[in-house]
Amino acid sequence: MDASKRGRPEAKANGGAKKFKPGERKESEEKEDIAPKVRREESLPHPPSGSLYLHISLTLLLTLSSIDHFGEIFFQLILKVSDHLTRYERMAVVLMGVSGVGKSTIGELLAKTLNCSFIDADNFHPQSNKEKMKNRIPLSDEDRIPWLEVLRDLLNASLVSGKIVILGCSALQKKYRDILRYADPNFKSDYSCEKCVVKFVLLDVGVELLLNRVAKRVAEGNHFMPAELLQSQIDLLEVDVSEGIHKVDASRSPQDIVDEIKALIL
Ligand SMILES: Nc1ncnc2c1ncn2[C@@H]1O[C@H](COP(=O)(O)OP(=O)(O)O)[C@@H](O)[C@H]1O
Ligand SMILES: O=C(O)[C@H](O)[C@@H](O)[C@H](O)[C@H](O)COP(=O)(O)O
Repeated sequence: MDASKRGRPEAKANGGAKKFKPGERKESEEKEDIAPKVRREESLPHPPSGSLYLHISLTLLLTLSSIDHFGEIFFQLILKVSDHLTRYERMAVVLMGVSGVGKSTIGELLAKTLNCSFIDADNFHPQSNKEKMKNRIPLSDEDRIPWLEVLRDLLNASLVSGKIVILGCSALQKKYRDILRYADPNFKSDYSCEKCVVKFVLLDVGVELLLNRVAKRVAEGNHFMPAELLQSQIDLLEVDVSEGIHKVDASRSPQDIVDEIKALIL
């Protein structure tokens, strides 16, 4: 399929969608240039692939099968370890939410913890998008879709090479997240992929704290996003309860947040 078309959202009614405002609990729960930069942490190797573990397991089984039922017990143990380790493979974790929730802060820390790449979606906005935001004009679908398609292709490249990757991206609406979901080679429009490897974690912070964080960041000259645009993002944030998105209280310390995300996704 034409890569530029793949993952374009259909115009869909968002039936059943539930809106979460920042701080609300779930019931059940500048760079001036356009050139994209992907920060990589490649100092440590990734865990070996599942097939290698399977191979080791089978070899051990053959070796130990001659020693009564000890071999069978040991084989089960190896399978459990293999299952745990292979869950680190081929996964894209999208840290989502409105401006200031901590996508960059938490994304960098999480990626460091997992020895994987972190992609900050902000670095992939074309200059025209940044100018709009600087001028207090919210982005439109036409502004966001090509940006999301670039991010989808980056995630896809990581996934097909068997890597884990973290993306910090607002992904405020289901139609935007659906574009990113197509990074998963197994994702189908009817959501039938059995083991979807693009996972979303919604970082949640109350409005007052958010405003403080964003205003401080702008005052320090560290970001193009003005606090005045925050409300437009809060209004747009929509999470369908059926999407199975993890929601995390991101008003805590970065380490606590990272620990919770690790426990949720690994
Ligand atoms: N858990 C946290 N505790 C304290 N300050 C935080 C936390 N997360 C982010 N911040 C601060 O809030 C501001 C916005 O964080 P950032 O990671 O840039 O958010 P986002 O990428 O979602 O816009 C930054 O100044 C950052 O240092
Ligand atoms: O979809 C959008 O309207 C933008 O991508 C927006 O969501 C993003 O928030 C800005 O780029 C600010 O960046 P931070 O979210 O990192 O503050």
